[in-house]
Amino acid sequence: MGNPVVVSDSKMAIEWVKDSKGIDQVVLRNPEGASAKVSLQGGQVISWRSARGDEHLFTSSKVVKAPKENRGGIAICFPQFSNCGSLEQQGFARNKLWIVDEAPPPLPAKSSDGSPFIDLLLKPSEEDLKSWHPSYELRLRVCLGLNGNLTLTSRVWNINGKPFSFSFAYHSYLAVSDISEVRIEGLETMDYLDSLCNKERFTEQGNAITFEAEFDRVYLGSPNPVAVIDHERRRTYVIRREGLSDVVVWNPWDKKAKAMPDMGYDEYRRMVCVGGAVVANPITLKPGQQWKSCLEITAAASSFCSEGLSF
Ligand SMILES: O=P(O)(O)OC[C@H]1O[C@@H](O)[C@H](O)[C@@H](O)[C@@H]1O
Repeated sequence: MGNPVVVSDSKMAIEWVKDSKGIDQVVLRNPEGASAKVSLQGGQVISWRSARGDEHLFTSSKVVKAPKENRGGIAICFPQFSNCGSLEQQGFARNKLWIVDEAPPPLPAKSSDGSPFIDLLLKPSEEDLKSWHPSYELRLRVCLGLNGNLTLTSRVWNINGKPFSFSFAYHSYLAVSDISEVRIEGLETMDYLDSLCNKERFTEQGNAITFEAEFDRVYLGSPNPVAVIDHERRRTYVIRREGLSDVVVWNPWDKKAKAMPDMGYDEYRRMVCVGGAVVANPITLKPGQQWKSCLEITAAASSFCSEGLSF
């Protein structure tokens, strides 16, 4: 790590550090002591800690070569989700070096309450323009709320190009005690596409989701907040979404995890990917148009069920 340059004022704390390859990372700290770390590599949130220092995001212990390095955090999947298209798996945004957005177009006042935040920007390189021609700008604001909540706001612009379509997903690796102890509420009765059955469409039956095998689904058009309840750790993550109609849920389970070069032994047990997405109905932007989405994750200290949530 390089010597951090600390930029702060009375309300905001932002610290710049470098990873082992010299890539910039920014650490956001709120006055309570919660923190979030964001890398310019992939625009990826790589850590989110409570004021007590509990890490909410899973990161694998196995390091592989760049650009992805460790599996985990919150990866931005754009302009493609998974293998649903001709581009590289999950799109190229997570493999690119983003830049700091010095002068982003303003966002509504919600994120101007003194909470620390960082604005990042991804624009097409010459290479991108050859393989995926639209002229786009993808902006990401990562904000650590005064209450410790993590909010990611993404905006995509079509800047003077032809119309283009894209999918989008936040691949959020939530840290859990043991996947077998986890249940997800808020997706009951929703339709989903099951990637383990050729993306066939099914309807979730009445119960909360639990895990006992590989799981790879996109829940469609869910209007609800989603709660990821970890009984053993007595923690509940509540995920709220705007502009993200779908919810991706993934755990590779043992066999697939063993085949992944960037997943340590049994580490699949300590993670579940749950994130807002737009997959079933990709977004189309005409020249000059903009799309915006927002994902907010709250980590509550005790386990509770859907009666405690305003669904
Ligand atoms: O290994 P990756 O590219 O990060 O993707 C992991 C998984 O992510 C899930 O969201 C996809 O539905 C899976 O198909 C994919 O295997």
